[in-house]
Formats: sequence, C-alpha cells, structure tokens
Amino acid sequence: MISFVQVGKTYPDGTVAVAATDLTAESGRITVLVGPSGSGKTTLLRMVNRMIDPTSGEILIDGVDVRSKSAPELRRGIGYVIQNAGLFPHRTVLANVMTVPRLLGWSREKARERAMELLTTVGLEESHAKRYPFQLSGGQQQRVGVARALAADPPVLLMDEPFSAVDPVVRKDLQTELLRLQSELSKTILFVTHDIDEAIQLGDKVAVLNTGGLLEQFDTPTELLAHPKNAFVESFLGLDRGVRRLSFFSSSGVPLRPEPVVARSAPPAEVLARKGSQPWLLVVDEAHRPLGWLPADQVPGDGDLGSVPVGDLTSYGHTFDAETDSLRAALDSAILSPSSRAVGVGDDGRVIGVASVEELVPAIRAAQDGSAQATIHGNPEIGEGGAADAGAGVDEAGSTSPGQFGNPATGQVDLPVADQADRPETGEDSNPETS
Ligand SMILES: Nc1ncnc2c1ncn2[C@@H]1O[C@H](COP(=O)(O)OP(=O)(O)OP(=O)(O)O)[C@@H](O)[C@H]1O
Repeated sequence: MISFVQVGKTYPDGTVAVAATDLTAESGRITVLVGPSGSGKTTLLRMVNRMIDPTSGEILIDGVDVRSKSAPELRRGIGYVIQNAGLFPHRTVLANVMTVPRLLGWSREKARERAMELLTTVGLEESHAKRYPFQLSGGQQQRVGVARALAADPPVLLMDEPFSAVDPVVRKDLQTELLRLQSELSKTILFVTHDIDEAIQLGDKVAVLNTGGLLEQFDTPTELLAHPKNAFVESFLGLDRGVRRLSFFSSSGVPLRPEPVVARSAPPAEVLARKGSQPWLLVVDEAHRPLGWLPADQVPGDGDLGSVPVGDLTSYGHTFDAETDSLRAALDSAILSPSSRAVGVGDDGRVIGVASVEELVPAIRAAQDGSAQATIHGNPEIGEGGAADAGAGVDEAGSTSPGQFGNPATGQVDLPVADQADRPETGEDSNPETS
C-alpha cells in the first residue's frame, strides 16, 4: 500500500505543484492518477521513488516512510515505466531487460533466462530479443519498457503516461495486456494519465486531480461515472459517462430471443411462420453463424431463403459475446444494427438470440439504479478488508527483491539514459543517485 499523507511539493522557483495531498493506493491494485496538464500527477508519482522529494508531508510504502531508505534501496522494490519506454538505444532488447538483474549481481544465465521469460510474458517474440530499440515499433518498445521494469520482480510499479506515445489501436492492446499481466502479477501500480478513458479502463480506483494536486474525487470507475462529486469531475468525465459506465456491467442479463433467428436452409413453412410474427429475421448459416438481417416484407412468398443472395441481406453490424461482453457492447451492437437489434453469440460464434434496443432497457436501468453489480473489465469494487489487502507486503519488498535501478554492490545507481534526461531541472540532485 502506498500512502500519501498531506504531501506537498513546492519547486525551488515557488511553483506549488502539490499542495497537501492525502491518498492511499491499495496493494495489488491499479490506482490511476488522472487530471489536466499541470495538476501534479508526475510530481506525485516521482515522489514515491524519490526522484523528487516532497517539501511537506510523507509517503509510506506498507507503512514505511520512503525517506527511511536510501533511494537505491527503495528502488529495489519499485519498477518505473515512462512514456517512450526510455530504453537504452545502444543495447539490444535482451540487454535492456537484463540490465537491472545484472546490476544486482545476477549471473548472466539467470538474468538472460528471466529476460527471455519476461519478453514472452509481455507478448514479444524471441526474435525481438536480438534487436535494438529502433528496430521495434513504439508499442513493442513500450512492452520492452514494461518487461524491464518487471525484471527484478518489484512489488510496486510506477507508470507515467506509459502508453501515450502510441496510436489508439496499439494503446488499447497495451492496456488489455497490462490488465492481463496484472491479473497474474497483482502488483501495486500507480499509473499516471491525462486520459480519463484510460483511467476508467485500467483503474481499480481513480484519483481525479485538479491544479495543485487537489484531489477532487477518489473512487472506483463505476462510482465515479455514476456519482461525480462536483462539476469539475463531471466535466472531466465527459458527456457520455452513462454509456461508458455500461462497460462495467455484464451483458449476461440481456434477454436473448431465438424466435427471429432462422437458418437460410430452413423449411419454407418455418420461414413463413416466423415472418408472420417478426418484423426482422436474422438469417444464419448451417453453423448457426449470422449472415444478415432480412425485413419480413422482403421474405420470398414461397418462404425459400436460399433464393435470397447473402449479399442482399442487411448487415448486422457486430455481434456481442453474451457471456463475456459488456452491456455497452450489447447496446452498441443494437445501435449499429439497421434492425435496432443486438445479436448475441456464444464463444463459438453461434447465435444465441437477439435483443432490441427496447429489450435492453431493463438491464441498462438495473445497471444505472444500482440493482445490478458491476462485474467485468477487471475492476471489481474494492471493499474494506477485501482482496485489495491481499497484495504485496513489506517482506516482498525486502532485500531479496531486487530493484530497478539500484546497485547494492556499489551503492550507486545506473539510471537509464532517458530517465536521467527526463529529470526535472530543479535542484533535486540532492538525491543520492544523482550526486
Ligand atoms: N522542475 C520544475 N520546476 C518548477 N515547476 C515545475 C517543475 N516540474 C513541474 N513543475 C510545475 O509543477 C506543476 C505540476 O507539474 P506535473 O508535471 O507534476 O503535472 P502533471 O499533472 O504531471 O502534468 P502533465 O499531464 O502535463 O504531465 C506544473 O505547474 C508544472 O509546471
């Protein structure tokens, strides 16, 4: 658990970046700091690993003041990922990931083995190991950055806008990948972004900050979307918060009707019977996969759907997985369909049934009025004494857990080049690692 207690930072030029922030990031959870530019997010993050020292208050990791340890010792338990990955340009991917374990005195074999394992974990191929950073895409570099931060298995990860420099599609992939990794690793992650969508997607809890590190609201994404505390938070969340909140609710409660679903090869009598009771028929193939919609008035008089070219059927937009997708996906499926009906499928792609926009309304209401439980997207609500308390502890952060930048052999720290360049010009060099 990372606790900020009345933490303040006034830079030497008098800028009050953070006035007096109180905040607790639960162990084993992702806590996102989000807010407009200049709200003190990066300053707060860097005070955790003592790249910046607070001018007032204290920061505790599992109850221990970060200032009670030397910066190198502290950083043994803290991984750090920044925008543009901050990789050593002149070292291969493998060497980049091996850097910290090697600094910590691991044998070459052990460090190599760990690095190769991590590259696979973050979704890279073995062949990437020999490349240099410039031979990778931005998204791949970012994955290497995550692998490097995880190399020494620190219990705490600080991530400062790690995915901002990549395009939206890659960004989405990296976000999904981070959630997958986190479900396996349960790190205590403090994640900075200025993007509220990213905050909502990733955060178990989200801290919305205003100028001076002022904490406007600290809540789960669903609470934030349902009950913004003030006009600042509401405007920061944007106009579609109601719809976005549906992302956290399962579509499994959506009633799916099989009646409008008919096989292209179905007996004409059956087709004609369905036509009588449904304004739209969803035509499926032999494997029960959707082909397209057909308005009832365009069903051939003899009921032979085989005579209707598949190309003449109206597109169904997209389907939703009735077991794993969200209510938002179901609603989107209905909205995008010319028939205003969502097509629900199983994990094998077979159509289970369809639901009109109107038929989705009760499930949407239940989500909005609180009678349905938010269950999906890796963001279960954090309850008191719940799973959040089961995360990494002091022992995990102890001396056997090697860190990202420290070199216990020398007491010196070998910061990645980009991390040093990324330093504020503030006279923060009183920190031991830069003196
Ligand atoms: N080295 C510094 N010297 C003086 N002021 C600084 C320094 N670093 C940051 N600041 C100021 O402190 C405030 C908070 O900066 P910080 O970088 O923490 O904000 P942020 O929320 O991370 O912003 P962004 O989203 O733009 O990265 C800003 O007003 C910034 O100009």
